[in-house]
Amino acid sequence: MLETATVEPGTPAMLAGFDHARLGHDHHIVFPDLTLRISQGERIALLGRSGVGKSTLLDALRAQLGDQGAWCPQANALVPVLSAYHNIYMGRLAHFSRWQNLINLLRPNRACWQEISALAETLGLDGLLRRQVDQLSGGQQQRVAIARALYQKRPVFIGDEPVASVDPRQGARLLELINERHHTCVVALHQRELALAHFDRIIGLDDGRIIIDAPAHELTPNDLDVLYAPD
Ligand SMILES: Nc1ncnc2c1ncn2[C@@H]1O[C@H](COP(=O)(O)OP(=O)(O)OP(=O)(O)O)[C@@H](O)[C@H]1O
Repeated sequence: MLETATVEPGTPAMLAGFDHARLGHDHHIVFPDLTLRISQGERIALLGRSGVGKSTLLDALRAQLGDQGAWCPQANALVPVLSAYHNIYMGRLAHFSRWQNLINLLRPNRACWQEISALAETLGLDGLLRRQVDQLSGGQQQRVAIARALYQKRPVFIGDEPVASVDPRQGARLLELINERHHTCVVALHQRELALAHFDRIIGLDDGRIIIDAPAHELTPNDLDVLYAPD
């Protein structure tokens, strides 16, 4: 359900939103009454305990955004028996013909290889493109998943814990890279310091509700403790 509020002149265009929406899975309602508006140019970090509904909300956003959204799922969504190159290439499968995709599977297209090599280099994956993904470390697999989303070249980056398996310094570098290439991002994270440092707006979820929705510069890590308090 999309909110149809009047947009004030000078207000960034709304990209996606929910107006008293019910979100969940089959018989399991995760958000019984969710109202949220996301505008162009926002960089949003979604925080909250495991199982609180971050992926559920990202899925609903993806459905609204369609081919505007570059999707970076958790690293285990890669195809393990294919090479890093082919997993990244899959980000743009729909852009090429079936015939081109088939040929590329056997013999990588030179232009695609060059573009993906350059992208892989910025992500510290040089030399690993031919390696099967299940022979990469967890952090390397995560960078392949990010590369695949960046290769989609879509306006909005939607990431489900894209830096969960890397150290904080590398996480910061990867988030910078994502921000450089995407004006608008919505990313689920567990690292609150990274959220405060790299995003403009923090949305904190708990118990089927948004309990924090504030500019990052107004919050401290302690303000986010409430999201992780034991039951
Ligand atoms: N396919 C599904 N069918 C039914 N319930 C589901 C399904 N996927 C998730 N859930 C439930 O919905 C709730 C929210 O799950 P979700 O995956 O959105 O949480 P999350 O915050 O992304 O968790 P995590 O940080 O562990 O990835 C959980 O209670 C989960 O068990």
